[in-house]
This record gives sequence, structure tokens and C-alpha cells, in this order.
Amino acid sequence: MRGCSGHIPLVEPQDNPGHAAGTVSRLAWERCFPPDNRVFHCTTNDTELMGYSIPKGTLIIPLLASVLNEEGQWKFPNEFNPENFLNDKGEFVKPEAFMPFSTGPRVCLGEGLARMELFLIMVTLLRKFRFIWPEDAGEPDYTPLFGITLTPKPYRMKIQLRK
Ligand code: HEM
Repeated sequence: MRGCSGHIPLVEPQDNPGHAAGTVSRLAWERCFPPDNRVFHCTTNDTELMGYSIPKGTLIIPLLASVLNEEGQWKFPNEFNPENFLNDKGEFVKPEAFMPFSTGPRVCLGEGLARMELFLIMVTLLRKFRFIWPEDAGEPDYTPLFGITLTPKPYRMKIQLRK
């Protein structure tokens, strides 16, 4: 599976989170590194999707990271790039393919709570600590570990209390 590359900040940019620049950076981050929770589904009838026959009772395991990196849906599908959320006039747009919480009737029920928690946790940590990539650690490897969710590989990070 492809992931994002290019210049990826080690922590979310610290611009004003209420500001449009904060929003596009955050969404760019969510697109590149979705937890990609996998809730299993099952077809209740024989069906056909894009020419594929899917019999009743088939287990369906969604892979949202695929649509979040799909060629043709994004200006820079494999890069961390906030411009994926800006149109030609530099205005904020949210592409239809942006669905880290899935879509449709089974969309994540906890999206609002999760966004609020993530915001509060990130802001609290960033206000209290500096996160520093150790000089001897080499380039970070952003390839995710694939499981029920996508998780980062183990890594070392220096954490300094802000004064
Ligand atoms: C970053 C955090 C989270 C992410 C990325 C996430 C993502 C998802 C995804 C992708 C699904 C699958 C939707 C589908 O089957 O198509 C889902 C389902 C669900 N999520 Fe979350 N979720 C998060 C946090 C939460 C939290 C905090 C709660 C509740 C407190 C929650 C409650 C649920 C429930 C109840 C469903 C099942 C919805 C249904 O099948 O009708 N999630 N979530």
C-alpha cells in the first residue's frame, strides 16, 4: 500500500488551529495518516459493484486509506500537502474522497467526539512539550503497520518540557 511522502512535519504545524491554514494542515494530516479503523461488513443480498459480482454473505473489509490516496481524486495523492484542500483560487474545499470516518449510513458515530478529543489532546501536548526527532535517528519511516487500524512503526522521540 502506498503512503504519503515528501516534506512531512513531525508534528502538526502550530499555526492557529481556528485559522484556515490550521484546518487544511490538519485535514492533510488526517488524509495521510488516517487510523483507518476497519469495521467489518457483510452483504445481505447478491449484488454487483463496478462489474464485480458479490454473493450474499461476503465479508467486506473496507480500506479507507485507498480512497484517501487515490490517483485522480487528489492533486497530490501521495504527498502530505495541504494544497489538496485548496482550489485554484486558494479557497478551502473538502473533496468528496476525504472520508477518514467513512461515509453513508454507517459513518462513524463518534466523529464529533473523536475530532474534539484529538484536538484537545494534541493542543495540550503541543502547549506543554516540544517534540524533537533525535539527530541520530535518521529519516523517519512513515510506512504504516497494517492491522485492524493503521499504526506507526515504533520510533524514538525526544520530549522536552516547554518553559
Ligand atoms: C480518530 C478516531 C476515529 C476514527 C478514525 C473512526 C473511524 C471509524 C470508521 C472508519 C468507522 C467505520 C464506518 C463503516 O463501517 O463504514 C467507524 C465506525 C464507528 N465508530 Fe468510529 N472512529 C473514531 C473514533 C470513534 C469514537 C471516539 C467513537 C465513540 C465514542 C466511535 C464510534 C463508532 C461507532 C459506534 C461506529 C459504528 C457505526 C455503525 O456501524 O453504524 N468512533 N469509525
